[in-house]
Amino acid sequence: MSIKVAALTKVYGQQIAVDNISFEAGKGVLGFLGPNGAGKSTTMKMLTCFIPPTDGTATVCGFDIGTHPLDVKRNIGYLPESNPLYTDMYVKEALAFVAGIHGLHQPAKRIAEVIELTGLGPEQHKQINELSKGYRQRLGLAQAILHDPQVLILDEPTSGLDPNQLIGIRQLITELGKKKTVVLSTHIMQEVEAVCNNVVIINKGNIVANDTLGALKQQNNNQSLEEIFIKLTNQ
Ligand SMILES: Nc1ncnc2c1ncn2[C@@H]1O[C@H](COP(=O)(O)OP(=O)(O)OP(=O)(O)O)[C@@H](O)[C@H]1O
Repeated sequence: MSIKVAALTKVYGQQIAVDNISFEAGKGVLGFLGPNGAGKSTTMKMLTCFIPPTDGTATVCGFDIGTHPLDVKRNIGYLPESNPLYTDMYVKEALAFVAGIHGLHQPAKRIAEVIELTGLGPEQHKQINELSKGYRQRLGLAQAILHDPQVLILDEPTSGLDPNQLIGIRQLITELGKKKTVVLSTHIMQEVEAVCNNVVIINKGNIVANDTLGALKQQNNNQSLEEIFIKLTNQ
């Protein structure tokens, strides 16, 4: 398993954002679901070493987030919810900058590959502030996969995209999941049904479901994922 989470906890002041959660993820796309404020982004920030846990631990590709953060970051690609980009940069310039951070040996070749993979071709000569939201998301994804990490953490990568853009990004995530471990946070249940093999549902910092999509439906009288989500997050 590329990701092993063990009793991970995050407390902000009085707020228990993530409460002693454990789960594992291997190759494929894991849907990481939960209502607003459930603790999804907080978990993702701990897994990517952006914030330290209050308690518990996790390993990514065998590296502990507490003791080996650089190794964790080398093996992880992260698209944060807000997708922060340097909007004054041009697309290729931003990718070259990230390639430099990772010390890639043949950056131009890899940048061209990633532009092709993410469908950024038609927009590759633009400045980031000229890009539509969908293409900004594509650039965020391109930056996340540039160093070819084994694990991808994608926090709501398709929020605000039009249906055409949605299909393109979902196809890309499905493709990535064939070779990599992808943790995908989304509020779109249709998307989970389209791309995820496994599902973890978190509610108020606690895991309330952790199974394959098929098994989860079977245990719930073949209800839709939306119905299951509503049931499990309102008890
Ligand atoms: N920096 C912070 N300081 C204090 N509380 C925080 C901080 N970040 C998050 N929280 C709280 O932790 C809880 C979990 O937040 P988190 O952002 O992880 O939820 P989420 O599941 O990603 O929600 P959403 O679907 O709305 O993005 C919330 O109650 C939130 O208010």
